[in-house]
Amino acid sequence: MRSFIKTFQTHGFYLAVGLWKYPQAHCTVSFRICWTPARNSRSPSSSFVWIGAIERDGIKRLVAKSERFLCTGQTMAIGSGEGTNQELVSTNLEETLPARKLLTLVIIHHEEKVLLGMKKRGFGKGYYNGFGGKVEKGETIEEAAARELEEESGVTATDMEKRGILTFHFDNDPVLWEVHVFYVTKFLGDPYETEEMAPSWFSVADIPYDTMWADDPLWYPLLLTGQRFKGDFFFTNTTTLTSHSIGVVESVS
Ligand SMILES: Nc1nc2c([nH]c(=O)n2[C@H]2C[C@H](O)[C@@H](COP(=O)(O)OP(=O)(O)OP(=O)(O)O)O2)c(=O)[nH]1
Repeated sequence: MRSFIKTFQTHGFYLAVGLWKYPQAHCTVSFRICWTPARNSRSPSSSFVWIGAIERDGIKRLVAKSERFLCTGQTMAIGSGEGTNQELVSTNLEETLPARKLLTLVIIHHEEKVLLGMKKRGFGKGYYNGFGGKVEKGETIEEAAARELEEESGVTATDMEKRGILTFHFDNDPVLWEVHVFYVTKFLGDPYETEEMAPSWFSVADIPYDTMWADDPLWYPLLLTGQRFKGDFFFTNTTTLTSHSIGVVESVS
C-alpha cells in the first residue's frame, strides 16, 4: 500500500487530503476533509465535510459524505450520522473495501486448438475450463498460475502472459473472486488426466461453451484474438449470470 496524507490550517478551518493506493487490489482511495475545530473538550464534535472516493479499474465511486465527526485529542474517528456518539464506520479505509479472493486461470492455445480440462471435483465440477486455482500465501499470482497448471494438467508453460482480470460477484458470497487469466502457446510435456481435471483439445470453432461457465463466451473470443481485457460478472445461485460488463484494456498488470 502507498499512502499520502497532508493537513492544512487556514482561516479557522482545517483541511486534510489523503490518498491511499493499493496496487495489489488495483484500487485508489482518496478523500478530502474540511472541518472547524472543536469548541471545547466537553463538546468534541465539530462540523465537517467529507468527500471520499474509491477508484478501481478506472471506475470512480463516491463512498462517503458526512456532517459530523468525533475529535478527541489527536484521534479522529470517521462517523456516520449526527451527534458525538456516531457509529464508527472505520478509521482504516482499507476495511471499507470488499474482501477479494485471488485465483488464476491458464488457457493453452496451440496450433488452432485450445486445451480444456473437464473439472472432476469441487467448484465448477462438470464444466470444461482452463487450469488454475487459488493463489496461496507466499506465492505470486504468476507462480500460482504455473503451479496450478502443472498440478492439474502435468504441463509446464514457457511463454505465459497475463491477458485478463475477471471479477466475479456472487449474491450468496460477500467476497469478490478475482480471476487472473493467463495465455500460453508454448509448453513442455504432454497433458495428462489428474485428480482434478481430464484434459482434451478442442478446435477454436468447437469450444464447448454449453458445458462451460456462462461468462466464458463473452471473453474467450477476446483472449483468442490477442486482446487484453477486464470484466465484472454478477451471478445468482452461483451459476446464473445476471449481468456483466467487459472491456478491452491496454494493460492488465
Ligand atoms: N472460465 C471460468 N473460470 C472460472 C470462473 N469462475 C472461477 O472461479 N473460475 C476458475 C478460477 C479457478 O481456475 C477455478 C476455481 O478454482 P478452484 O476452486 O478449482 O481452486 P483450487 O484448485 O485451488 O481448489 P481446490 O484444489 O481447493 O479444490 O475456476 C468462470 O466464471 N469462468
